[in-house]
Amino acid sequence: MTDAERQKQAVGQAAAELVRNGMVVGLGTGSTAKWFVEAVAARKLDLSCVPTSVETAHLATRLGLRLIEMDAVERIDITVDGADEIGPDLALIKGGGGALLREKLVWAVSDRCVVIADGSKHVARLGAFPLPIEVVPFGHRTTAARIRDVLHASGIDGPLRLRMDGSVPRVTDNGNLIYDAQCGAIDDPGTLAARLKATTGVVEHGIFFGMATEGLLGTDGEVRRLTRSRP
Ligand SMILES: O=C(CO)[C@H](O)[C@H](O)COP(=O)(O)O
Repeated sequence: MTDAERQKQAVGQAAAELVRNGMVVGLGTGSTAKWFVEAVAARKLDLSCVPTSVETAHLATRLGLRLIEMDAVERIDITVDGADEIGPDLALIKGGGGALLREKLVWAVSDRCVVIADGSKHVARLGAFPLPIEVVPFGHRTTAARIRDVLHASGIDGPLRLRMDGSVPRVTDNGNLIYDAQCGAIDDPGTLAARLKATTGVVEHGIFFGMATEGLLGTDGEVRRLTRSRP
């Protein structure tokens, strides 16, 4: 196992210890969240779980976790999920795995949102990882043109690429498409998030700003707890 994988395992297991019997739990998506799902299933607690993707739903079902519909709950006690970048004040880029929309819907109703990651994901400034933006398929090229304008207005000139699966566009669990924006550096994630959200045709973007309540970061030999300085 690589060092990074060991760190993912450690943070997944540490996060599983935060879960209590009877809780409603949001299950994240990706290779780090997978460690959490496995560790929480191994605890054999009585839980109701809301998965953030079809992939995670399959994994959780295979491991014997009880799934419930998102609309069957008003609040989720705790959600644990990975990230592609963790910046200052727990601002995140998510969606590398394409599950950003369901992830954000689940995070939005969670009392506790715990982001887990190996140490390589911790950055001084967001933006090296391409920012995923989910758009409706109808007229997506015209939406992409509006996204480019928004990025330019934020001083970002990097390429914007339609995510592909080989020769065809990648379709999300929600039937949408994803554009990845090479931002380089995102100086003001809150403003960019608001501008993207207001763009016609954009369903959601991968900036998770002010959403994570805490983080668990893998380092060599220990799990470091990250907190937010602003509420
Ligand atoms: O946001 C995500 C999926 O949409 C993932 O949490 C993110 O891509 C991190 O994945 P991994 O743990 O495999 O590095």
